[in-house]
Amino acid sequence: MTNIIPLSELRTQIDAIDQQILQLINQRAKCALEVARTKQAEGETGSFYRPDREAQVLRRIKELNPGPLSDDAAAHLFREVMSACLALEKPLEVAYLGPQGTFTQQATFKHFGHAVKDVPVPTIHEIFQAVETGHCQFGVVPVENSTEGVIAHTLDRFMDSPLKICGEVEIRVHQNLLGKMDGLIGISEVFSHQQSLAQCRQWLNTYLPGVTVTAVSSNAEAARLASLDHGKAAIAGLVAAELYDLNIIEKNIEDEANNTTRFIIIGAQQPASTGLDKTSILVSTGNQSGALHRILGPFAEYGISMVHIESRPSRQGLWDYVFFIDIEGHRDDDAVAKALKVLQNNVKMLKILGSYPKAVI
Ligand SMILES: O=C(O)C(=O)C[C@]1(C(=O)O)C=C[C@@H](O)C=C1
Repeated sequence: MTNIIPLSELRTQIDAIDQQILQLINQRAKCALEVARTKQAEGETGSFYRPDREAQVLRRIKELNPGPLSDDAAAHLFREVMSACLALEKPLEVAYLGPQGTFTQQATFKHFGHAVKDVPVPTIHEIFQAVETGHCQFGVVPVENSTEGVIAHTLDRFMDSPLKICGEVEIRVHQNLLGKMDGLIGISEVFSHQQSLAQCRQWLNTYLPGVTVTAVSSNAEAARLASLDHGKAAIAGLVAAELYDLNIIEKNIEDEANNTTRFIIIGAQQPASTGLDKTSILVSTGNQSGALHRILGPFAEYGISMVHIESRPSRQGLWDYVFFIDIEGHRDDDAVAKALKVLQNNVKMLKILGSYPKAVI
């Protein structure tokens, strides 16, 4: 039989290790404070947040991780350590699509860690505004969902905003039916954000046929409304259930098993190249033939992978479209810089929305 170590002995070991970890984390925090002093001495006045450096730190942790902790678990721990260190340097205010309990709040914490000051804002337009006016340094907005496609509001807002994309984060979205009731019987109305309703369309048709479905401004708002009326339910995340003290009537009711939403971080900053980046651009060709060929040609020529392309009406003329494109690489990388230069000459308008590190966690 293997030697079983007494619980008390193991706990003594854990206490000693915790003490060492605590000392090391504080040593790291002191270092971060020195970083802040250096940044100040160098005349840095804006945000001390460095998305490129954070991505490098987290990637390195994943590479170094000897286990048995998973690479993701290790990265999440360091995500929080860095978040606390940055809060010591200079607290960060981040606007997100509120109220509390939305998936955008979850995305904010996943990307920035929990030491950030999260500021709930009611609409995507106002998130852009909060960052444009300097009320918050960064904003988090949804940009596309694997089931429902792009969030048009977000893309359209980039047409006239000076803000840049400085990061991305993905959330695996589970939808749940929440309410004060105990089961499906007697539900008279279901509230949710229109995106979430669309993600659960088949489930609603199958299990709640004929029940009134009402779109509201956010899932958290839906949960709040459901908490006021025992006959009404909400579709939202589990955080909202906890926040509004609702029963979980049915879990994971999304129609697609891999329902994922991608969020982007908007701000004035332009992260440096990390070697694993994406660049988002906005292109207008005017209403000309061969437009798509003129756009895609330079990327093919320089061997650059296109990750996503989306067209939207330009709002400047009938059948005039703009293209939102995500490519692999950073605008300062040689091949990307050359391709963008050629593209610039091929099109009516090219706006680089940002180069940023690919999501690490
Ligand atoms: O390296 C920096 O510039 C730091 O401010 C330190 C640090 C860290 O804790 O590692 C903290 C915040 C930044 O966003 C990036 C990294």
